[in-house]
Amino acid sequence: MRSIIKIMATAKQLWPLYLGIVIGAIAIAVTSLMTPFVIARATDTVVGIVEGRGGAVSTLIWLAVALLVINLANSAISNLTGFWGDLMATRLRVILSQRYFHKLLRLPQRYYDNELTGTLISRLNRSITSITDFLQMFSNSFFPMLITVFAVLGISLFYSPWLALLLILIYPTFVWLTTLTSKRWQVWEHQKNEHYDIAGGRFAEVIGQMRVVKSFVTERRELDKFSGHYDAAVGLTREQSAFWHRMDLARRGVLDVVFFAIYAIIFVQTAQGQYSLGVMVMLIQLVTMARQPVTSMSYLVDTTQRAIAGSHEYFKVMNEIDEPNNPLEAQPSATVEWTDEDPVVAFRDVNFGYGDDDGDLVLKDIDLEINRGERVAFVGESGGGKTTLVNLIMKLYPATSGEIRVYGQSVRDVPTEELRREIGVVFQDASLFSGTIRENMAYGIADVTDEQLETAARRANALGFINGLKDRFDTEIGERGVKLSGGQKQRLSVARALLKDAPVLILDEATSSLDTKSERAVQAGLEELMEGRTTLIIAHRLSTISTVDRIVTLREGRIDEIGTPAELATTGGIYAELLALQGSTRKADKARLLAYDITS
Ligand SMILES: Nc1ncnc2c1ncn2[C@@H]1O[C@H](COP(=O)(O)OP(=O)(O)OP(=O)(O)O)[C@@H](O)[C@H]1O
Repeated sequence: MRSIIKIMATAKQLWPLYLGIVIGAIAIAVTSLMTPFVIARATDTVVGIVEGRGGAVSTLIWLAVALLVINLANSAISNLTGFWGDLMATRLRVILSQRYFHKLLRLPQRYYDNELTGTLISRLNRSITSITDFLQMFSNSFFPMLITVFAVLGISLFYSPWLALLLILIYPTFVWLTTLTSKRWQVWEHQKNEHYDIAGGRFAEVIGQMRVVKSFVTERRELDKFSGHYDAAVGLTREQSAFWHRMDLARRGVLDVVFFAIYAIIFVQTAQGQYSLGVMVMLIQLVTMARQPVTSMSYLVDTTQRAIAGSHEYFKVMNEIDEPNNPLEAQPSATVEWTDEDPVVAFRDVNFGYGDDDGDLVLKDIDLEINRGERVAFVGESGGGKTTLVNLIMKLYPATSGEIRVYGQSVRDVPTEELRREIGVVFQDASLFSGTIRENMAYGIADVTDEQLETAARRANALGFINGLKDRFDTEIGERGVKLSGGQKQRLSVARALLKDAPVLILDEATSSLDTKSERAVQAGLEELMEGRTTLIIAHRLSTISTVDRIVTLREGRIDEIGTPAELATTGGIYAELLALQGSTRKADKARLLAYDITS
């Protein structure tokens, strides 16, 4: 419950709505409670007239008018409160979703290594829906319920202490029984949510990689797996719901017995002349009103438990530790004085592992300096740590030990935003977003002119194909750029890096997918991009490696050799081996090249 209060407190700008809803709910309860009194008066008046004991028909008309006014007021307030409730729920959803997204954007890369996109989305939806549902239900039902219960208790105490005693006993007993049931119910709910999360995670992955699914013809298998989780959830619901309803039947049975006693008391005491017929009608109406909160208790407890679980899930994400000085948190004043000194990038005794165990180090004792304007290629077996090495420069992960410096500044101390502004990246898979070519090229850059766009596109060798498109720079490229060819996507991503114009460039070469012509077109763009920049290349082509200033070879996470292509061609190391394998048609040689992710 504390977590729900915490959520309300974090959205305290909504207090006028909270207050309005509570006042509205009270007014609804009061107007509802007035009806039985008016009906009691009307009943007694009717009985008086029928039995010839006096009373005027005009009084009855006025009482009917009073009922009309009360009902109209009740309807008006209900609708107004309902409107406020909708507004509150929507605004709360917006606030919570924005905070969730804000939080996700601040989390370190490591967090995403362990989570599926679809799971994150499904959790967000579930937790926020359960919280807003609860608050809406709570504000609309809880206060009227509380007022009704107290009013009914007070009135029945006035007329009959036995009646009041029975009613007083019912409420705590019912809440206690419902809470007991709810504990077991929660365990099932948790298991169901796990199935939904796994299914949701897979769903998003499958939709995102539909081409793979189609090419491997795994539609049936994916559907079966997905359905399996939902079937499991149905199985769990069967147990959960059967248990809940069995218990509810028992609870209501007890309730029916108690209400049998209450009605019997009212009937007998009226027959004994303790109340007038009007009072009897009023008591029956009030008792019926008192019964309703008890029966809706199941729903109340159920919604509350869901909201508690949802708010725990929400806070679990919100309490994750942020990436150190993430751009969304960094203070704008923290600007860095970049020096002109060499080396531009330096690794000093760097060790790194993705896990907590020292035995799982991916990079070991890395000592390396890269100077201004240098082109350095990283070569090593697939999984040898090349990508990891550049990830550390971008501070996507912190080094386990040792130090990485960029322009003489330790990346640990430099604000992440400042650091990442200095580094341009061209990813192996182009990594575009849905939207237009213009939006993709100008991603992360404010105020790009058409001229700048054209220049970047021309230099990246992309202007030709862009001009051939009907809407040119305003062409929609589809999710992750599916409407473009591999080479076109690569050239766009080169153009994007050109516009970013960062002095340090990380280039993860696209491995295959491109035919010779496209590859040449992309290569020409890359040459333009590398001009005058310090470039670190995760190399996948011998032709690229042979033209760099220095090659760094990695073997089992350690630097094996560093030297110019000419030097390393004769040392008998990895590069020399690759050169020897070049052009060979032997199966074993081809496999060896493949192990290095190298194409000639
Ligand atoms: N996010 C991660 N979490 C845990 N382990 C990882 C993660 N990313 C990579 N690894 C592991 O770290 C090792 C190095 O991976 P890395 O991606 O750096 O290799 P690479 O040399 O770039 O390989 P490739 O040329 O195939 O892309 C691999 O054994 C890999 O399994």
